[in-house]
Amino acid sequence: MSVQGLLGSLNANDVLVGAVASGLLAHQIFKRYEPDSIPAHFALVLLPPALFSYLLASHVSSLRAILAAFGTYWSTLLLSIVVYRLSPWHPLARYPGPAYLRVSKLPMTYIAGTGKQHKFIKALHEKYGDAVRTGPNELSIRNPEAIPSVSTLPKGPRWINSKMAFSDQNSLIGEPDPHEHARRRKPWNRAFNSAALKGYEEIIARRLHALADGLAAQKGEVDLGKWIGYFSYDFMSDMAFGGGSEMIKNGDSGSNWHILEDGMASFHVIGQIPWIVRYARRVPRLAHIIQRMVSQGVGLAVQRVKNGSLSRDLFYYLNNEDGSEPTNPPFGETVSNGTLAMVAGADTTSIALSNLFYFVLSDPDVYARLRAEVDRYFPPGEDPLETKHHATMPFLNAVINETLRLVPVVPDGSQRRVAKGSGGRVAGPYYIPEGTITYVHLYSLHRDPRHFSPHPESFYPDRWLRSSSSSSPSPSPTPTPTAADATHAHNPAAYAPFSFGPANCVGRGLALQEMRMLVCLLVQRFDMRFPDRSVWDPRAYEEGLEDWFTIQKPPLRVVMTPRRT
Ligand code: HEM
Repeated sequence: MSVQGLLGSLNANDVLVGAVASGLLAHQIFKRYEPDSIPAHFALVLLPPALFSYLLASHVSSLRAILAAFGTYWSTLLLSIVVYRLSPWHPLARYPGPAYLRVSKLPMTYIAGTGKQHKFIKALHEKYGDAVRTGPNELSIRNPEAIPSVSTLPKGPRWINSKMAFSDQNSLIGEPDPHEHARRRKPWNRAFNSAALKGYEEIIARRLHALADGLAAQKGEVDLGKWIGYFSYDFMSDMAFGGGSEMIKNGDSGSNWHILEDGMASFHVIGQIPWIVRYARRVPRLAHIIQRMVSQGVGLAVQRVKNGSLSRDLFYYLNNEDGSEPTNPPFGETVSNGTLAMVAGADTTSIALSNLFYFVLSDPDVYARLRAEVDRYFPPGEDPLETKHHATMPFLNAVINETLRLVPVVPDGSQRRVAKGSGGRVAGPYYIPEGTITYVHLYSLHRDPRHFSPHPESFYPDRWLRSSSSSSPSPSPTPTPTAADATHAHNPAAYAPFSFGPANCVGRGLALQEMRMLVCLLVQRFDMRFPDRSVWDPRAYEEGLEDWFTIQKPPLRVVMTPRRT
């Protein structure tokens, strides 16, 4: 019998059984191959029920045929997915987590859109333990023993989004192939070795002096976070493109911070369901956000390549102007590197610094001790930007560490995935099946009282002094042992604000250098305080911190008065 004859002989029940069988088959295909292209989605989601509608139409009216075929096919597909994800056969079945997250990532998209995902996941860990299923194929971990193993896994699928922002190039940060990642990381490593860092001091100092002068000219209250943002954007433009931004002088007239923050927010929300990226790119508003970011990077990179190397900035290394590689990188890679530097370097450091001043100014004792240390190392006439003391100033570094512990700028750490076909991965006490997306949730880990006590939820820089193995003498008095010491815990292995492993933050040294220089300069030059409580309650700042992949901050209102020397 011909195919046409066979199809013609089917009755309505046969067709519906076929729709059920196809729905089950489509689930198996989705599970096994995870197709993320639009044609594949079309072929698996729309084509089969359309065909079954056509076959049914010879038995019932067209409308009923469409409703019955689509209804049967889609409900079978959905039911099969839901039952499997909740079933004991699912590879992650042994891990606890709320049922709605085991079924779908859609609720997490909603939660991400509230800006409170960091608190939500922390609450999940408090309820369910150190390994929680936060999606059908996703595991959040709050156990430092898992870090060494997780850190060597390839990047997870959320990074596919970074392709959007980087002219369809995988950027270093989104490169899923470990070998290609290692190749692309080489110039970045050269750009951040200690000799190169030394060379950047002058660029940082120039921008910091401009910042301090700009703040002094404001005569009174400023949004300190915003001004630090201006500094970090101008500085990273210098580093990545040899200039091109003058925010300290002109303010954010080009809305560059909005471009960055919008880009980060869409990355965060869409990144919950990476295959949606293909569709999101077609949404005009989102496409516009990404396009703005890309053209900004392209414009600056074109200018910088044309100008050649004026100084040994970051671009000098990334564009192989130091001649270390036999060939120069393609232009697209250069643009993606420059844009990555802006995204990864400007936002992160300015958030950390803004948070630092919030915590320091909230506690008069901490502020007084920091100021005393800065004055001791840099008495009047000494240059606070002289870096030779910075790394060994105990209280300064304790304050920086504590800021990054309490509010890690990237609360999720960094998403990784156990490669399919790898046989899975053992990470500390866990076996993570292949195909699983996983991450160590830094916000939860950093506040875990088993690793940081006492006061895991408070700003308590002394924990870093008590536990310091530094041989440099501590000018701050070691706190007298109290009853709280019975619960003392300090586990450096549970502290990873710059992530970990071969793809950790390559800019860590630069970030710390910038932070130390900026804090020493502002503390030496200004008296700082919050406005009167009747005008502004500073707690609004901490309450307003939100998780949009990086932490985003509300205004930080500070009255700045030049210090009398
Ligand atoms: C306080 C400031 C900063 C924090 C907390 C921070 C944190 C992070 C984190 C958590 C990652 C993800 C690493 C991973 O995927 O495992 C990262 C990656 C990265 N960061 Fe930073 N960062 C900071 C400043 C900077 C600066 C100043 C730069 C300079 C350009 C920079 C450049 C990068 C780059 C290029 C990557 C990708 C590294 C790779 O994939 O190999 N970061 N950072």
